[in-house]
Amino acid sequence: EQSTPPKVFRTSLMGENMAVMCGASGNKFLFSNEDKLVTSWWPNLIKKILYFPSLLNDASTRDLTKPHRALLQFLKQYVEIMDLMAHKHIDMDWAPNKKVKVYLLSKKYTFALSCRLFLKIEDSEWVARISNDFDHIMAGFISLPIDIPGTTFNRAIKAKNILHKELIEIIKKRKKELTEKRDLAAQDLLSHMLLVPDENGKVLNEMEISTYILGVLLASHETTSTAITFVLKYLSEFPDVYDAVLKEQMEIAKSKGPEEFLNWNDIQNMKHSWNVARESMRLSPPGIGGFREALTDFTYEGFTVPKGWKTHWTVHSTHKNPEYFPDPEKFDPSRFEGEGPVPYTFVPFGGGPHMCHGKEYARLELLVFMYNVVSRFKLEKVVPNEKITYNPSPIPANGLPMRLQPHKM
Ligand code: HEM
Repeated sequence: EQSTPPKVFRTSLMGENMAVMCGASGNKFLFSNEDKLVTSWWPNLIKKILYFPSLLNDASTRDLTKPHRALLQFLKQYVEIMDLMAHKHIDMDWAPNKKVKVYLLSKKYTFALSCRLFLKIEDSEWVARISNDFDHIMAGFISLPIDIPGTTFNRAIKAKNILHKELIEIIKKRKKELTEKRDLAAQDLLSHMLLVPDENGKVLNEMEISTYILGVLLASHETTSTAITFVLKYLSEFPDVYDAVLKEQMEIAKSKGPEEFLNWNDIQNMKHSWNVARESMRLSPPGIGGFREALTDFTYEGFTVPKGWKTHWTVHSTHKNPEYFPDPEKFDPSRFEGEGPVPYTFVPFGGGPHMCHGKEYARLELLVFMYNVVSRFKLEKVVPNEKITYNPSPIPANGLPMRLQPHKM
């Protein structure tokens, strides 16, 4: 007999007292009590690596965790650039008939795309060099905070300093260009942050912009590539799932002229593909959950959480719970048809005011990439029962080696 999972339990994580909230009711409680009982909280290790001491504890850091209007403003226009870049990357690195490591190439692609869309940078050498610094930062997030030369943490801090220096240089250069020629049509995040004030009527200063952009580059770095990797993994494992996605994508492909790019409307027609992507994120969520801090003492399910304690919600307490997802290990995209899952049970992007700001961006990125792969290629996984490791995001142990075979015309 299955035991009922606890609704809340106490633990110690990263040196903090932590109340872990479980199930749909735990998620609902945290997501709907934002700024009443709880507020956003990031582990100190992450703050130390991400922020400069002058920005830590500063009220302005709060603004840096708010979604910037500029991030969402150009989503519709991004579809075309995403399509162009996906096509280019696949032709350059992935196909045809090569044995490729999906995990590494997805990371290369998603990072190049972020650099293009957030910073308007296309120089692949710069992107490769910077990507290496990002890997050091990501490693720092799960390291011991010992700041002496040679440690993972120390490398992360150094990488952050290099990145900020590079970003500030780019910001200064872009500022100069924009003063000479106010390019209001510029569609990258950086130009817009420099030109257009945010909701509070404020244009952030260079350091704040650099920190914000570093934040979104990091937030999008491994999450979207992990999502792409696992969608391709499941597509290669389940021929019927692949066939249904192929059918939908071919209808879209057939409606296009030879040089015509995908557009926003095409994305709205990828309903089944999105169900497949969501089922993939249910079973292999790229992010594990999030943290909050108690603003005041409160009681939840008979458990008192004192002010200052941290709380944690996790995707794993609902995504594989048979109460919400019958036969939870089964890959079944039809779960998302009709009404779909019960609210607060499918939470790969979190919920409430701090729900992932990049959710729509990630949806476009995933669907455009699925289109470019599936409408052109069949997928053959090379290693049959590849192990998955967790860091804590899932990673295929061999990097998911695969062959993309062109469809026979
Ligand atoms: C499949 C891809 C992605 C997944 C699964 C994902 C997941 C998440 C999760 C679980 C959170 C924590 C939410 C919470 O604590 O309630 C989060 C926060 C965040 N994500 Fe994403 N994310 C993805 C892609 C992106 C992208 C592409 C961007 C930027 C363009 C982004 C930007 C952010 C930001 C800025 C936050 C902090 C939100 C806040 O604290 O207010 N994410 N994401």
